[in-house]
Amino acid sequence: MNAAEWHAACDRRLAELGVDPREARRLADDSAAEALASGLHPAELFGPATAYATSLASAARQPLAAPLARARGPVVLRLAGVTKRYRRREVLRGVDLVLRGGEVAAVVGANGSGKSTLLGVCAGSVKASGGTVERAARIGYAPQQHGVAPYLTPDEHFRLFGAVHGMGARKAVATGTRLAAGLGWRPRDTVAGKLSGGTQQKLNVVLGELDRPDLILLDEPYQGFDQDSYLDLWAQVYAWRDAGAGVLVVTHLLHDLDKVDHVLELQGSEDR
Ligand SMILES: Nc1ncnc2c1ncn2[C@@H]1O[C@H](COP(=O)(O)OP(=O)(O)OP(=O)(O)O)[C@@H](O)[C@H]1O
Repeated sequence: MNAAEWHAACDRRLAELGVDPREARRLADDSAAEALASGLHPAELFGPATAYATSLASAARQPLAAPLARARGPVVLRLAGVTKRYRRREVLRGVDLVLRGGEVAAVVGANGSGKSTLLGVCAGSVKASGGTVERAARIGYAPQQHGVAPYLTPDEHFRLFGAVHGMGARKAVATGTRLAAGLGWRPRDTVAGKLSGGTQQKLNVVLGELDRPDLILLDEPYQGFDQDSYLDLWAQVYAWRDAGAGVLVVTHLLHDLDKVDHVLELQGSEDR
């Protein structure tokens, strides 16, 4: 399939999925411009045309209503009786969760209740004191802090994180740029330390999703986001979910909770 045929297949699929023709035109034009700018064949950049059109359509719909009945995939995260102690201080006690591909779970709790600790345990960067953690092999993690290197530009981040996943430099930059566009951000040649807090957080999220993970862990991903960026992020979360990933997201925003499949509320030892 040459590039023109790929774009035609993408257009056909967007029309089949009932995307508004003007919105479909805009999405198709954006995709064509990105592919041209990257110098890559669109299939190399975006994957199969029909799958890409399906994820575009899903993001375009921005389904902020309660989740509909959907097919669930295999378990991507299983926590059983997870505990965490820092010295004698118990932060997590007996946390259980089963998250499947195609599901979104929210982690909520007061400041200090252990949300970031739990995400670290899920990601494998924090060792649990007890219980078991099973996770998918391909995970993406956007931590609350230290997710980006202040002296590197966004493209340097994409190349570095891409290399970790065995991705070539050009593909990593093109993929990072495309994912950033989904969050309404066009990366420029500025070191991360000079970006606004919200834009640094977008970089953090993009790095977490660079390698199409099966499990995506987001620790308060929209600190500093404006309203549009917030909606873009939820559209992305739904697109990952619809593509079969499981998403675990820490949030303080109660109105997020009607959009998810599971809510895990942590009590924190200060409250007990
Ligand atoms: N490395 C560490 N060593 C000792 N105590 C720690 C460590 N990391 C976190 N803690 C403590 O564990 C508790 C839970 O911290 P954590 O950051 O997981 O909470 P949180 O729910 O994410 O908080 P917030 O809502 O403020 O982000 C806090 O009391 C914190 O001080």
